Amino acid sequence: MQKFKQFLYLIKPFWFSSQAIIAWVLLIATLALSLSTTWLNVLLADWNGQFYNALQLLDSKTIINLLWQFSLLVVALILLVVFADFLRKKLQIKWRDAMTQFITAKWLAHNGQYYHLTLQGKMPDNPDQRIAEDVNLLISQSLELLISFLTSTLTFFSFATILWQLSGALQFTVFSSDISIPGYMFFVCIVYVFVGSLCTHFIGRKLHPINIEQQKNEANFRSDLIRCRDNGDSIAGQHGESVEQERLQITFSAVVRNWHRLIGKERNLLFFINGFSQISSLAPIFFALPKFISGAIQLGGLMQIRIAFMQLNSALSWFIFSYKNIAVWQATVTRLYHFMQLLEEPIDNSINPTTDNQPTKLAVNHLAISVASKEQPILTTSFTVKTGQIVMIKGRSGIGKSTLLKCLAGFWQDYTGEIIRTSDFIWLPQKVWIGEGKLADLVSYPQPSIKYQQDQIALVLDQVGLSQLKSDLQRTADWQIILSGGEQQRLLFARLLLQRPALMLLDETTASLDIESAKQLILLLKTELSNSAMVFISHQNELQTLADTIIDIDTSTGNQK
Ligand SMILES: Nc1ncnc2c1ncn2[C@@H]1O[C@H](COP(=O)(O)OP(=O)(O)OP(=O)(O)O)[C@@H](O)[C@H]1O
Repeated sequence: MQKFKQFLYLIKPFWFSSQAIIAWVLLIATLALSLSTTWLNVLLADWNGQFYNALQLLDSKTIINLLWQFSLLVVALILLVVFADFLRKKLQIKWRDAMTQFITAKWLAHNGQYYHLTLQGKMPDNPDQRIAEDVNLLISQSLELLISFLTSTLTFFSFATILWQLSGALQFTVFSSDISIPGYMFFVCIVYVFVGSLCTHFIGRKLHPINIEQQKNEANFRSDLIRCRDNGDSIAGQHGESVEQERLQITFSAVVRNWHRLIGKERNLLFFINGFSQISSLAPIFFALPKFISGAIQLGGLMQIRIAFMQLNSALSWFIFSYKNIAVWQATVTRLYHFMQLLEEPIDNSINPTTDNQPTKLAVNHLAISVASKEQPILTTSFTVKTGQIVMIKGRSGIGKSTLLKCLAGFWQDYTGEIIRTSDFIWLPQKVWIGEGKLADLVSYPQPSIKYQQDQIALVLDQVGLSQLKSDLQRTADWQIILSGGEQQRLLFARLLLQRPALMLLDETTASLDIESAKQLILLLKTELSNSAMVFISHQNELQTLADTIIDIDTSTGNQK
């Protein structure tokens, strides 16, 4: 029941939205076509009865008539099956498209929830897998299970009546009293399947947790491969291939270990399921044989009973044959539900916004920042940054400069004191990432380049010393690899000139540049963005002359000029 609640929570945003009208139509059409096959199966069962009876009587005219009927029934059945499958797949991609968009939007929401969760160590493993694979799996399994469940239910009601009527009453005597069980084959079938379901559950009950583990291990392996691909330069440069191979082997051995557990359980289940389905094809003949031998039913009747029993058996065995799929479905619902819950958790952002156009862009009062690994706060400080001002933060490596900037950007929650900050700010972290795509779009990121005049983009490239790239603006390439470290940092400065944020928080954004270029770029921002303010971290002492305030974290004192 809890799984259904979680499932409803996941599917509600799509199925109860206005864009779901076509999906509802597709769902109803798919169900109608799938359920119609049950009706054709009823006709086929009746056809079987007539055919075998005609065969027993050697009635050639009826046999030829029935063969014509058979061709029509088969053509209709093929059409229904093919179109039901086609419409189901159309629905599948429509639903997946909407759900993927919904989850991606939640994951990459503007409040930076994904990064908050990462920093707090709460981000669940492999969000990429949850979005790419789990969504697909959830949708395909849900449709598969829904359609097979409804078809089975309809088959049950259709063939239960037929089997009841065909099998007649079973009469026997116990302690000299006559007992008659009407529709006894129906009850035989129910007991038969009930015992089968109990055995299936007993054999396969461990599959659910093992499936969850398998999905997690596969995703871990894939993300380790991606990490290797993305950091190829560092690995090759330091000859770390064998370490990485070993790491990959360790991750993959978890996949293999769990796979062995999975196939062991699946083998046991398959033994039972296969045995059960083989026996099921003969069981009805065995149970109905006494009636046939006594002459109460003809060969056609026996065949009809066999078909009705098998259809009823397959309808009632839905649980047995869907057991593995249900286990995968449950694992997927659990993974996606917990992912979505985390994405919807409220963010505790205690930074107070300044009102628009105030001269103070940032005020930090009695700030004390802590990290989990250290008992005492790693730094304490107070300072103010007004329009046009530049604050430089310096201090020895590992003292907490980057954490301070992360805190000012609103992503580090473990602090006391007060931060008042404009909401119009850009934080450039220490690790440079310029993105992927057309160069013009990388300069204007996160806005599309068409939002700006081409001249504007060319001008900022000139200003930051990247004039040689102007002819490449429309070129898509792996710019993160092509551009040098310094060129990438120049590109970040070009972005700031286009974006014109009220406050810039820059973490070693000039570290790859020579001192003269670094000075020029900081001065460029100061003159071009005179209505903005800047806080920058640097180990380059020569930049001190450009700052209005220097915060030396070693002593935690602001050195206002
Ligand atoms: N997510 C985290 N969990 C635990 N400790 C952290 C975390 N982030 C940073 N720290 C610790 O906080 C301290 C300050 O780190 P930070 O990156 O702010 O230093 P820094 O002054 O910017 O260093 P550098 O000049 O080398 O870039 C370090 O000891 C670091 O290990």
